[in-house]
Amino acid sequence: MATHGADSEVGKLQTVLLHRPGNELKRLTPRNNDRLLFDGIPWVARAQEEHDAFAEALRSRGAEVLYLTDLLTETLADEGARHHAISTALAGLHLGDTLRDYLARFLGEAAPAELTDYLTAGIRNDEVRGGFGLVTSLLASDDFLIDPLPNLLFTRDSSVWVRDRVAVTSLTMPARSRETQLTELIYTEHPRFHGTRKLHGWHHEHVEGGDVLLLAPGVIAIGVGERTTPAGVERFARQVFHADLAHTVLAVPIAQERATMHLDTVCTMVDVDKIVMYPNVADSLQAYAVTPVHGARDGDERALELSVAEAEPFLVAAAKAMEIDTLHQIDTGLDPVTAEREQWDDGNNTLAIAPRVAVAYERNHETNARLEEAGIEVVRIAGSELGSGRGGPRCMSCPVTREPVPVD
Ligand SMILES: NC(=[NH2+])NCCC[C@H](N)C(=O)O
Repeated sequence: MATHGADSEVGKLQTVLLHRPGNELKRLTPRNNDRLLFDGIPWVARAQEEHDAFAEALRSRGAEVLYLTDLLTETLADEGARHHAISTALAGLHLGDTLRDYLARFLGEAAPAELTDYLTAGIRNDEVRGGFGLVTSLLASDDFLIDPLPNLLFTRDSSVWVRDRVAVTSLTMPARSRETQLTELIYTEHPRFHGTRKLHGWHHEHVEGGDVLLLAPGVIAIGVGERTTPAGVERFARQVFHADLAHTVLAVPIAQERATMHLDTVCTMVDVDKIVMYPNVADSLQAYAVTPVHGARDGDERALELSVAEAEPFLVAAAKAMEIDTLHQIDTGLDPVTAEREQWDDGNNTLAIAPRVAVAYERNHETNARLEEAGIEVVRIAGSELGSGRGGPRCMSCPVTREPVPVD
């Protein structure tokens, strides 16, 4: 078994999981894009070009790029995994038994790559031919029998590695909940991940990967807002303490709105002690430090007692937990309107590929210029089409393996 894992946001990126946008994006229409969490209708071929350039930028810096659909297709070569994937995809109560049985037979005959396409791009009612009963007759022709997953692009959210374990997350928005059926299947069944121990899972309280920031080995910040719930953080904290993966979890309340749906939309680490942060929230961001009362415990995880400190300014609480003098905020110094525009376009959503080297969307001129002034090398990528799903380089990547950060 290859060894995987990451214990920081900035260690040199060795292996990363991406999803190249595919047919699922072709399902977006002006009528369903809001529900499917896109702010526009992307030009798919251009989005693919932009994504290929992103992947190439990572490869050219030495990272191995894994594609989610390749892993899924390889996983689906196994009969048991296929069966599991099909039955979970068809568990929705909207189908009824007749249609469910028909779809199970239909999908059961598909080759692995085709099945991957059905599971990610979905199936629309008018694609089922031949009058399969009452449900298909009564549903609208453009109703989805299996929903497409356009947000698979944001691999950050559907799984998170914490040290040598992988957390399968629990996504809040109905449009995304099936994504974790696929990540769970891959991490459970794909030979590459054989034996990997898992955390959390889609049946648990909501936690999304975009909210989880590995500030330093042993210190995890978790945003609580539109996506991750207070109960989600509590569950996650207990698990990481119980497994001895962290000593402090910082629960960080963020505004419950689309512009700040995840903690990584307002701040990301760009060095072991530097964070780029949306200036309009920098002064108000708070954190509750959560620690285990008796250290990691054997026995029942639910019995692990948590201590919750009073809220403190985020940067103060983070520096304390990280045992450093200061967590430096890169002050983008932007006027509030420019800051708001660049935040919306994921200016703060950078992906560090090594200490002081970060991938960022080229469109956020001002934020990128400030990063460079602060000594950060900015690897610029185009994102005019990719950005319509409201996610930047960090959202579009799930680091599977990072080198440990150098200790000085
Ligand atoms: N880690 C992130 N910030 N991910 C962005 C996800 C965007 C996606 N359209 C959603 O609404 O869920």
